[in-house]
Amino acid sequence: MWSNKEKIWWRIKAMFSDRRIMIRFEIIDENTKNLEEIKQLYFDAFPFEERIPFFIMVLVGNDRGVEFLSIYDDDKWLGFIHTLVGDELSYIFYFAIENSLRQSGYGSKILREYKKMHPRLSLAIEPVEEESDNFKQRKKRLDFYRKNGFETLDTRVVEMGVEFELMGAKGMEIKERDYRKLVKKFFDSFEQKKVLSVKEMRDADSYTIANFVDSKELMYRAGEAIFYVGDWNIGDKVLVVAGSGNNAGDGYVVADLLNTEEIDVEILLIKDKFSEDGQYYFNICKQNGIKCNVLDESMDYSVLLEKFNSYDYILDCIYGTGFSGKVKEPVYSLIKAINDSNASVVSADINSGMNGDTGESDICVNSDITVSIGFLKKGLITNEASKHIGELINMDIGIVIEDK
Ligand SMILES: NC(=O)C1=CN([C@@H]2O[C@H](COP(=O)(O)OP(=O)(O)OC[C@H]3O[C@@H](n4cnc5c(N)ncnc54)[C@H](O)[C@@H]3O)[C@@H](O)[C@H]2O)[C@@H](O)CC1
Ligand SMILES: [K+]
Repeated sequence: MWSNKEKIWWRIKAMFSDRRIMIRFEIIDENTKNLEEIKQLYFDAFPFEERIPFFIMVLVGNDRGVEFLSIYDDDKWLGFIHTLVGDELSYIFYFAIENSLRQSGYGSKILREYKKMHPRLSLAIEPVEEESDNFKQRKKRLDFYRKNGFETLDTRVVEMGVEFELMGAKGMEIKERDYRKLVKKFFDSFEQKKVLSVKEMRDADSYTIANFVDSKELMYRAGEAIFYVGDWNIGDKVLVVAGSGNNAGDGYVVADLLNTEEIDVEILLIKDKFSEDGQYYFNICKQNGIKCNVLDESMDYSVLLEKFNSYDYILDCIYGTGFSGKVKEPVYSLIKAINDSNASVVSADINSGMNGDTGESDICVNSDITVSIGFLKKGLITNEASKHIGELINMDIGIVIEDK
């Protein structure tokens, strides 16, 4: 005989299993109410080396062949899916289910519904290799997708330096070329090929801040973009060398992101002076315990060189587009020491000391990578500039040029 308590329990269970699950998808954009929750899940579900900046997910979302959707069961939020949609195939880039709902059977139900919208659906998993640290997790994922009608295609691909194995809906043939085309189109869409003068860039920044994006959010995006492009990893030591303008502000955002991912980071301030937004992010770095020193002006070139040699990466945030005129001491010796050091150098927006319109300089930081923010600056693409830049990457952060 069932006890009363058990009877009630069975009735509740029956009610739930009877209830039809109504999976629905909603477009994610900057007005989505629980954007912060979605971002948090994205950060929890994917390690930093597999993530693209979140603002790009939102910015490119549902445009340029991308679908970025929030998933609901009726009104209950379940997670999100981010897919590159092409003619030959659709490719799930990110798929995450809210932490408390994992193992609840929702994953299979969502995929079933989603496949109705995209029959030629593909995805990638970490290859199941016994020697990997997360072997069990990899195997579980493979089993999950197999159970849901996907099969492995014996094709290994590398995304952001991480190796994956492609899977496709059963019976579907995927040409590696189609996959590559789709992914390339997506990554190319972050880049802006337009070239602006420093004044045009500043005008576009001001127009964007006045009409579309708060200045602190824009600075955060710049930092996230630089953090994403740099190939630092856990175990590396990074020094952020900061001036006193907004270029330094971008650097404090990077410092905080590095610190969050447990990458060893310190800040060297040229002066204890900040722009308003720079101060905001500097305070966050301080609150989070990031080590910070102000340049001791008695340190000469050789002391600085020895110091810089003890870092794997230097993030150059001394001057950005606000620089004009000539580099004076003590920054002159400091830049010389950066250039002579063994550290890899990432320049934020533009190599410090370089004229943004002409690419000319008396002295400027020589970078391994320069991450130009928003649009390329005229000076960056000159022959003169190319002598000082290893690789030049421009990142779209949603800056809008005013139509005149
Ligand atoms: N709100 C914005 O406009 C955004 C700006 N961003 C970043 O901000 C940078 C521009 O920032 P700012 O305009 O604040 O300027 P910078 O950060 O480029 O720095 C200029 C600072 O250096 C000083 N300076 C200029 N020439 C000098 C010289 N010859 N010797 C010594 N000091 C000199 C200036 O007085 C100023 O304090 C961009 O390159 C970009 O990295 C990004 O955060 C995106 C948004
Ligand atoms: K810089």
